[in-house]
Amino acid sequence: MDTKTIAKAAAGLKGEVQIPGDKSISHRSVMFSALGSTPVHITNFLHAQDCLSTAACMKALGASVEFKSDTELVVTGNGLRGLKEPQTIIDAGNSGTTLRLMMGILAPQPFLTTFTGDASLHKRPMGRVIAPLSQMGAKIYGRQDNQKLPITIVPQAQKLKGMTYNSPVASAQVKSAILLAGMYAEGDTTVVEPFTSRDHTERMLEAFGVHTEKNGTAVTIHPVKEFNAPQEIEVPGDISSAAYWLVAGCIIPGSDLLLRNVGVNVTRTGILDVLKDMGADITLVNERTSGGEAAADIRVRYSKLHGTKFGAEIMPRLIDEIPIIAVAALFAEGDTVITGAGELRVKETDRLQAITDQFNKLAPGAVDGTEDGLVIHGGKPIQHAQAFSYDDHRIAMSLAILGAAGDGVTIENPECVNISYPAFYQTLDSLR
Ligand SMILES: O=C(O)C1=C[C@@H](OP(=O)(O)O)[C@@H](O)[C@H](O)C1
Ligand SMILES: C=C(OP(=O)(O)O)C(=O)O
Repeated sequence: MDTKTIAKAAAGLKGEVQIPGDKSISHRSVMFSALGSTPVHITNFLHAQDCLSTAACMKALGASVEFKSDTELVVTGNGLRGLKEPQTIIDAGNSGTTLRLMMGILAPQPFLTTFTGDASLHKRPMGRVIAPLSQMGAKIYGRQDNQKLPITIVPQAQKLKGMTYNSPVASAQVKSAILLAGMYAEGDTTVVEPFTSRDHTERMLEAFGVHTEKNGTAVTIHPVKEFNAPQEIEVPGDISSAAYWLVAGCIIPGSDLLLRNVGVNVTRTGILDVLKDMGADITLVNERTSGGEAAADIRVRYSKLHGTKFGAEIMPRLIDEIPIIAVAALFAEGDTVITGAGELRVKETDRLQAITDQFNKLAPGAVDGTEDGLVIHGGKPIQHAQAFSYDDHRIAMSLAILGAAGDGVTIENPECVNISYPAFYQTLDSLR
């Protein structure tokens, strides 16, 4: 088995980190540009496996995707109705975002598409997108009673019909899939969520001349005739990647980090609210907007944290950050109680189970798993241990920071960081 050992960062982490491009925005930049008819120059694109899966899918559907460097590319589509039937099965790899958003784009198309993905994606629930798209008139078939990969989308005789959908989950992937299908439907399409999820789709659609209307947690889209692609899209840095340094900076004594170019869209900044609530020394500087998205540099310094409590309402604003917030909680004084996090059970792996089983190897008795969350007892002794990533990038990176802050860690299957942050381990080394 492949392993990687991370040593304790005894002297703290110091320096600057250029945060890599946002994964959610990188996916959307390529998908939407492929539906335009003029070239779009995309910069600070996240060159990581998930976003490369999206680029390969759009290429297979007839768009021109030309990389100028790892993080810079030009995408040219053939218009909103110009996608072509792919010659073979499309592979979404490990990426739920790729698969779910693509289903929304492809459900209305007059050709057949079949999707596959890796072992993890085969286990994830796709009925949450297939069911509403089917209600609109799409013909989508999948394994296990239309729930799982492989999935085939068959052309339907009639146009999709717009609808109002009350989503049982706050999920940007579900919301986006329905809104994207809604562009091609007859009549308006509205998605109502229990809590507002990330709004990158709505913001980027605006840059393509497509207006959506927001009313509380409801978003409405009207049928769209054409896409007016912008010439440039600059992707801000990913707060979900910055999260590892935010927490490392807070919990490793002597740390002082400046995180450059972090996307701070309010639908994503739940981690800043939670860490500040725990007593973190975090300051935003150089606040600006870039391509319709808020961005800033963030300074973080070592601080004494205390436990906190949060639940369902804030969950969509920090959903991918729970594993690293759990690491922060291990170093805080007192208990941290997390509820309303059941969605973590259907990510790349069951992240609640992964956190409970693996973190307890380094901090025995510190984590109690509950059905929809975690209770973390801060301040327990931390020891060196070998722990498993479950091939989940966010678990591997969280273990690495836990080891750097504690007494080192040996990570089994460490390479999965390539899904969202290929330079993660090098960056960690450079800050010692
Ligand atoms: O829309 C997106 O880009 C994403 C939405 C979230 O998933 P859900 O929509 O399933 O909550 C998040 O976990 C994922 O990493 C990216
Ligand atoms: C859940 C994630 O991504 P996706 O759903 O796109 O696989 C993630 O990056 O943590």
